[in-house]
Amino acid sequence: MQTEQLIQQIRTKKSFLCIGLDVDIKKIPNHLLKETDPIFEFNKAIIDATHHLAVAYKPNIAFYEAFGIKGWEALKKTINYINENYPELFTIADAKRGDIGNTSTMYAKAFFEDMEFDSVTIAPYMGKDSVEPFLAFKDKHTILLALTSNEGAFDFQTLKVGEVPLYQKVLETSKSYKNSENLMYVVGATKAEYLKEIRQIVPESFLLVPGVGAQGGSLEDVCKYGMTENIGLLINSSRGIIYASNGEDFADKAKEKALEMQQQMASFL
Ligand SMILES: O=C(O)c1cc(=O)[nH]c(=O)n1[C@@H]1O[C@H](COP(=O)(O)O)[C@@H](O)[C@H]1O
Repeated sequence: MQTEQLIQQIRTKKSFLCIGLDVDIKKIPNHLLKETDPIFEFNKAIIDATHHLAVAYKPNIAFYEAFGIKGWEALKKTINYINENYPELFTIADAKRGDIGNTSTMYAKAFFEDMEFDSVTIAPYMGKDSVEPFLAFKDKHTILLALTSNEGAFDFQTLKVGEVPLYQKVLETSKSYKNSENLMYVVGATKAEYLKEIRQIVPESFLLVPGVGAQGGSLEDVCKYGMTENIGLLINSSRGIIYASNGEDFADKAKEKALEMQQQMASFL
């Protein structure tokens, strides 16, 4: 998907909500467990109930890998369901990959060609030749971890490398990568106070911002410091939406939570 299509969708829906499909079999409603593929049935119900309020969906691959072949099948069925029924939606494989060049090419093929995701999250630690194989795919997006939402972000990401913190070096250096126009960045909502500086380095890039809701980040602060003329934000919520209820009404309750967030977002547009 081209970035312009994502921006158009955001303007039409007045939403820049990304719903995280971090599906834990222990947390999904009991009545779904009798289905052949409970994870897929859960995702399908959530997507059908919320697709008009969100612009992106982000399955976190760990939650599918943990179930082996069954998990991968549920993931494949979920991405196919979105692509066939709601092709306007932007899809993110939250896989946090990155390796030597030929291995990264295989990861890119897995998520862009076989799974047909629009984007994938990538760790920048191994540098240029680990990231560029993902950037080589036309109309696909590579979402580089810049400043993450967790406490451990302070272990390395904020340490100074020369004059600047490492996360700023990641942002600056990645701009020189081949096909860098296909880059987006992860910045945790819990680090909203860093967004002013981040926007000085990447004024236009889209930022995937997880960490509102369960992790305590503020949607208002993220919008205040991170929004650009073309919005430039995808704000993710996973647990706060998909586990709003674990009863038969789970999809309706997820819709209510998504609507609350969409309405809040609309007030910033
Ligand atoms: O790359 C991510 O999506 C990510 C980066 C980050 O810095 N923090 C973070 O929480 N995430 C992911 O975003 C989701 C957050 O989930 P909730 O806290 O339940 O909304 C999880 O899938 C995390 O793996």
